[in-house]
Amino acid sequence: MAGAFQIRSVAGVVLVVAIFWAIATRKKEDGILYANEYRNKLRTPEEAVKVVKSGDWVFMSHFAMFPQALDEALSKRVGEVHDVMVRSVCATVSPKICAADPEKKSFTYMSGYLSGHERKLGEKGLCYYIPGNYSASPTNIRNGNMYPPDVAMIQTTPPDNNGYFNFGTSVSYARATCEKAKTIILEVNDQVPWVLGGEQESIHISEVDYIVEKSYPLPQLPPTNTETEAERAIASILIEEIEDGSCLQFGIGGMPNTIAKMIADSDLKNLGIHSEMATTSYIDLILKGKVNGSMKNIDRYKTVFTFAMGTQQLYDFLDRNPSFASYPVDITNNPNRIALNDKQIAINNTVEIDLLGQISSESSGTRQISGTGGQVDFTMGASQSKGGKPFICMSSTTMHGGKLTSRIVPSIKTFSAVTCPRTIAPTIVTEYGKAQLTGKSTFKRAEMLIELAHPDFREDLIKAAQAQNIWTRTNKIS
Ligand SMILES: CC(=O)SCCNC(=O)CCNC(=O)[C@H](O)C(C)(C)COP(=O)(O)OP(=O)(O)OC[C@H]1O[C@@H](n2cnc3c(N)ncnc32)[C@H](O)[C@@H]1OP(=O)(O)O
Ligand SMILES: CCCC(=O)O
Repeated sequence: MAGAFQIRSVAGVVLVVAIFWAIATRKKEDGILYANEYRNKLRTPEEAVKVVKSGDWVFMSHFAMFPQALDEALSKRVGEVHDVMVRSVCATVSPKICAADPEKKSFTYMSGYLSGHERKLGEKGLCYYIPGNYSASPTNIRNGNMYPPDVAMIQTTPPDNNGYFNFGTSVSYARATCEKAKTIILEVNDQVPWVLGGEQESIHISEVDYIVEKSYPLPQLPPTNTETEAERAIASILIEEIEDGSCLQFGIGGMPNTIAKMIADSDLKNLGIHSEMATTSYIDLILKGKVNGSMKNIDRYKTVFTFAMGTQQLYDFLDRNPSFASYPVDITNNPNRIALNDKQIAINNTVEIDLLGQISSESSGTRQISGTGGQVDFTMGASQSKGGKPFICMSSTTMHGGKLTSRIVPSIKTFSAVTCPRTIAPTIVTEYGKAQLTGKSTFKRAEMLIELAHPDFREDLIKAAQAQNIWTRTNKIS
């Protein structure tokens, strides 16, 4: 009996060792396999961009992940190719293809959301805007409603042992783009953080055609230090609207940093984040224990986002940090999904609003400033969340051409885009207060908005509202 037991034990041990050995050798062989595949696909940037032909559509990855080496290599092909359409999103460096080709003989450049660099190029006719709601972009690509790229140029981390490259700080619609691209070139940068994802945050080496390597720090977007009185007043109004357990989204611009700082110093607790953008201001909120995601209905304990832009501190903080989950933008920005978290707060900025509640957040006349991005997505999503509150914020005035100008206007400028139509206008906040426009008549909207305007402009706005037939004798201005 004892002998049989011993034989069975030895057999068991041998089996366990054999299984471990098989797994270990398979991993080692996979490693070698991927190393060979990596070497076979490795090119210089100049070699890789030779795949671009006249008439091609090229996609360059989003935000801080703009592929700088491939852009530089492609810019050297000016004159060699013609009618190449290059598309990116909010490039955090000025694309070299534009500087190299001011007459657009070879390249026409366009962006889904203009960065400061792209805004300047736009003024010179060297960058065009592609209108759209951010949430729709992956579906538009997959359905063929956006030009499928002939060549996708995507910056990533180096691969892991399983042969996966991570999309780093811009998951966005990198995966949808790669699915449709005829050729995929990865620009591998060992300074890109590995960002843990809910899904579609990585790509396998077997799906990739060429790899180029370049090491450089990601461009940084430091928080603005020019906090204004108006921003502080608006943040004080907003913080009263946030409760323990609220789920936050902050948009882009100066305002969100001010409110984030105020939350970090408040007594609020058990907050969550479900946002489009991750910024440096999240670090404090998480480290100070304000944000833990414990009250979220989906992605509990995770800070959810689709792209990150901030300081090096943010990029280091994101690296393999399990409290974050990046998702493609059709998931983060899907209004129905945003609404699944209760008490979703959406805080976004605007440029101008008219007396009907039409919100113009991305352009001024013919000047494209930025883009629609996720403003409509989050305004709608938060409005559908149980206890949710969407806000659109702005200082009541701005200096324009050396002159104090009201942001609350009788009608938005000719050619300015309406980002949020009046049908979804939510609560508007200026330093003079807040106005919940949902469900209000035209005359009530006009009254409420005029109360948020700078006092110097109120009389003229009332006259304009009368001329526009959106004023009644019952209207009052305190
Ligand atoms: C990527 C994303 O989608 S994030 C999610 C939310 N998305 C959005 O809300 C998209 C729309 N919103 C935005 O683009 C931004 O929040 C903005 C433009 C409204 C505000 O952003 P900020 O960075 O705070 O704007 P800022 O005050 O620096 O102005 C940016 C430019 O717009 C110009 N501008 C701002 N207001 C006006 C105005 N009333 N008239 C004319 N120009 C104006 C400024 O002059 C500046 O131009 P410059 O580059 O020549 O200096
Ligand atoms: C913010 C990006 C918008 C787009 O390209 O869809």
